[in-house]
Amino acid sequence: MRRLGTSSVAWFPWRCPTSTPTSRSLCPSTLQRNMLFDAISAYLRSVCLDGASKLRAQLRNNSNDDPLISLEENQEVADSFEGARMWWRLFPKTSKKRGGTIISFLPGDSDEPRSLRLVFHKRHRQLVLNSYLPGVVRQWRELIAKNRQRLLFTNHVKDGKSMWSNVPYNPPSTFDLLAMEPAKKVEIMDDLRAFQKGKEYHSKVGKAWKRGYLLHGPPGTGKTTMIGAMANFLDYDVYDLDLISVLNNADLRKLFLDTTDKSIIVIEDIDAIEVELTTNRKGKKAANGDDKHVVIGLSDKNHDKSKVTLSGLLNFIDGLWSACGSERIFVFTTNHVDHLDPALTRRGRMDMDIEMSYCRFEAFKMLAKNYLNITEHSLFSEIEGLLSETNTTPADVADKLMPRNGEIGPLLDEIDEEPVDRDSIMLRYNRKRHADERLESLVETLIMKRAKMNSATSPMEEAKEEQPNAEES
Ligand SMILES: Nc1ncnc2c1ncn2[C@@H]1O[C@H](COP(=O)(O)OP(=O)(O)OP(=O)(O)O)[C@@H](O)[C@H]1O
Repeated sequence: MRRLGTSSVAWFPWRCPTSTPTSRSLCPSTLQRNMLFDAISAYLRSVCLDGASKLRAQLRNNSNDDPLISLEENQEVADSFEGARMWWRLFPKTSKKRGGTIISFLPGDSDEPRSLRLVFHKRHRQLVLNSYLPGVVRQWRELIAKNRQRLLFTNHVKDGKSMWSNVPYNPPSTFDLLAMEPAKKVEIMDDLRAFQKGKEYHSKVGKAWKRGYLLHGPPGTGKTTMIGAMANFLDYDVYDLDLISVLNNADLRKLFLDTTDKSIIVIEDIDAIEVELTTNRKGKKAANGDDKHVVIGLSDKNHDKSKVTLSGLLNFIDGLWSACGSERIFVFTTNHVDHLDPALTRRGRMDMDIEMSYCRFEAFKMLAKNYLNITEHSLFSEIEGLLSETNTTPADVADKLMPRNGEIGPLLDEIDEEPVDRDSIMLRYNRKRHADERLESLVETLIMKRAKMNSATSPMEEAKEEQPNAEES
């Protein structure tokens, strides 16, 4: 990477004639985080170490021991670019309440955000604006691509404002490990691939570059696992949106604008929220006949003031504001697809409907390969029959295949096709014994499950039992 210039701390008594563009961490006119602030901060981080007299250090996350070094507030560093000299200074957050009228675009915001100020001779204005700053941004993008750490964001309310916080996100799930019908899996992967390469296509047809997936199926069929696999496949961040913590539609919009491109925005268990949406919507519709802009209260009793409307949610997905970002994927998950309002799931909002189903034989074979490292076994055909007769989730099957007593050793080591030495023979024996045990236990569970299903009284029979015999009475 080409470095833009050298740096040193410098306090210069003369400053005139100078130009002083300022970059704030928040952009009041757009409500969005000012990316230039982030870009410059990262750039200064890479050049300020040599010269600044005061630095700030913090740990990025638990898995990285290298502290993140940045410029301390009120510190200044000098930089040079193509013969021009310039000085950066980081100004702290300041209160606007020191006098005068406060006009803020951010509700409840009384502070001026942190800002970076650049000072340079005015003859360098074109050089700075046309070459230096674009170069800083370019370096920042390269740096991000190189050191990228995938993040999982979640929203919360702080000081009356909704915001995202994040943690590093390295989900263990991949499409290889996901147990589902192979053809369906390939279809989803192809769809994601096409979406990722679809920039030109979307602009050609005049469509926002986004895609909606509805994941539905019973608990334990892999909906959350699928989201992790998608994030790994695309290398996108994930925003896990908790609608209960969203204060109102404006808040929802602000949260949306704060998401970055190349991200997956997830709303889990949308049916739980949707029940409330639908109930309240119908209730009010009778009164005012307007079912699109009705304020609804979400179910959480602690958040009675939550006011997100169905139209707010729909706007979030495909309204005017949704076009403000690009390369975003929306994922809704539900255990009860039939409970959903058709407005939420109509074509264009949800582009792909993915049913995560009970574990059948194809999915089981993948689990057996992943958990037991086997591709065949004498019990496979019995298991195939039992899985087709019982509705067993992949989570339940996976649980049965998990090693008990921490016996993972035999599963991890590679074994030769034709074991020759004593160790590899023992390893093969242990692995076989472990697989036998786990599969026998699975068969036992499935047989019990089938027996339970067969012995369960059908509703018709139950009704008959409850009805007193007409002749007797
Ligand atoms: N299709 C699958 N492939 C591989 N593993 C699976 C699959 N489904 C479930 N599992 C296993 O079961 C665990 C629970 O699955 P997961 O949380 O993804 O299910 P879910 O459908 O999201 O459930 P819920 O509706 O309760 O949130 C996972 O950690 C994973 O180990």
